[in-house]
Amino acid sequence: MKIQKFKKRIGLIGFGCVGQGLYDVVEANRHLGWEIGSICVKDKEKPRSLPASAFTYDVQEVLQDSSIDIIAELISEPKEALAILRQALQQGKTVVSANKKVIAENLPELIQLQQRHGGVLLYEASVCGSIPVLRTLEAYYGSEPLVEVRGILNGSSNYILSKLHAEHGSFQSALAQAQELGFAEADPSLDVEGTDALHKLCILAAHAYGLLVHPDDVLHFGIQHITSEAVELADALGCRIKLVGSLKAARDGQVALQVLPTLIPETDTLFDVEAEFNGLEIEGQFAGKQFLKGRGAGSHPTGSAVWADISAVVRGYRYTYPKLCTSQARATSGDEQTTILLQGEPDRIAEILQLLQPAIRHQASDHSQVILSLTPHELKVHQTYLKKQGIFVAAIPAKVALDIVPEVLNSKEAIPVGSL
Ligand SMILES: NC(=O)C1=CN([C@@H]2O[C@H](COP(=O)(O)OP(=O)(O)OC[C@H]3O[C@@H](n4cnc5c(N)ncnc54)[C@H](OP(=O)(O)O)[C@@H]3O)[C@@H](O)[C@H]2O)C=CC1
Ligand SMILES: N[C@@H](CC=O)C(=O)O
Repeated sequence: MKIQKFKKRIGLIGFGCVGQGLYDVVEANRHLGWEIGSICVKDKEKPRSLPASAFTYDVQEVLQDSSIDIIAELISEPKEALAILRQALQQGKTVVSANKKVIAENLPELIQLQQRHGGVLLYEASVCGSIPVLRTLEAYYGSEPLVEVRGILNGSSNYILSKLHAEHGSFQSALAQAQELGFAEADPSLDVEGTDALHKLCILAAHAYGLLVHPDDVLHFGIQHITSEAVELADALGCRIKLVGSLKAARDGQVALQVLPTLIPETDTLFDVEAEFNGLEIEGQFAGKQFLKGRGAGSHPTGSAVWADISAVVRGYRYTYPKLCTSQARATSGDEQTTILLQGEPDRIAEILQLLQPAIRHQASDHSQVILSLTPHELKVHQTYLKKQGIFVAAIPAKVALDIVPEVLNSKEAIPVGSL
């Protein structure tokens, strides 16, 4: 077969962790014909790994340069990122992006702009870093109904949780390390409050189920209020706490979505997904379960995913959103009774129990932890209040033997309040 030679130019907007990662990958593959045409950044004073002449500070110099074939939008500021994507797509250009917040919050508009003006937007790097999940869902599962898609979608929070379980150190120092290593968002509250995982879940929902859902409408809790007692309880149960995002087919074409810290037992495939790695289990109605695992954050792994999009789009690849065209999926929080751990200041817990009036399974003697039964819908109704009160919320899956829970809590002088 004859090797096709071409020369193509990338306009790079953003030269931070991911932008530098993409630059390195492109440089390592120069023989394939790609080059970085221009690079736009914001801060004129920042020390750079390239000479000052390589940079522009005016985004229009990239957006309006007709010699640029593909724009890579890799900036940290959502408002500016959305303006870049809008302008590029309105001009019918080809853009790749890693910006999950912007994509999750604006997907219907971004799809419409592609349809109207003929441009293309790919964003594999926005979900699970280096794991090729969106193309897998589109190309392999485009016509198969999915039972469930669940996984660890945020590298920083997984890094922090891994550290807390392994070293029992401080939350803040684990977060500082995740920031140092380039895993965390410019605003790390997106990582620890579960919002980044939520954005990725909403993008997955479009590709896995044909469901367009706004992140504001989805149940989600993060790990910002985790305590050493919660980590110890999970350890005692032979579990690790993981931040799990899940999409599950429910009745009448509904899809249940949630992001919740969850006690994961050793038998679960997610148990061994550690540090900045992400893991995703996809269960097809006919294919059964598949498991994908890889680096979910970091400069080169994410740069490599952006590079994969660039290489694909030049060969004519674009998302076809097969399930958006064929499904009428609707979002729900879910109404299955779920065992939930709540942990926080005893006074706050007492107030919450009065408000929720749940069926309580067990309560620790110091009243700081309680295990109860709630539906995800009930949790969603009270999520703003629970977060405000500084409560750590975690799901305890049915798989975790419920008879172990009282044993462990009893060894801490728990009061079994009632049983269901
Ligand atoms: N870090 C990771 O592992 C991953 C990140 N992502 C996503 O990739 C994107 C980039 O993240 P990351 O590289 O970590 O972020 P960084 O904070 O490391 O870098 C952001 C870059 O954007 C530039 N920038 C910000 N605002 C503007 C603007 N208005 N005009 C031009 N340039 C601007 C910054 O310029 P300057 O250098 O002058 O400050 C910087 O170069 C984000 O959307 C993030 O969510 C996705 C997957 C993984
Ligand atoms: N901050 C994100 C980066 C990748 O998406 C994460 O930690 O997963």
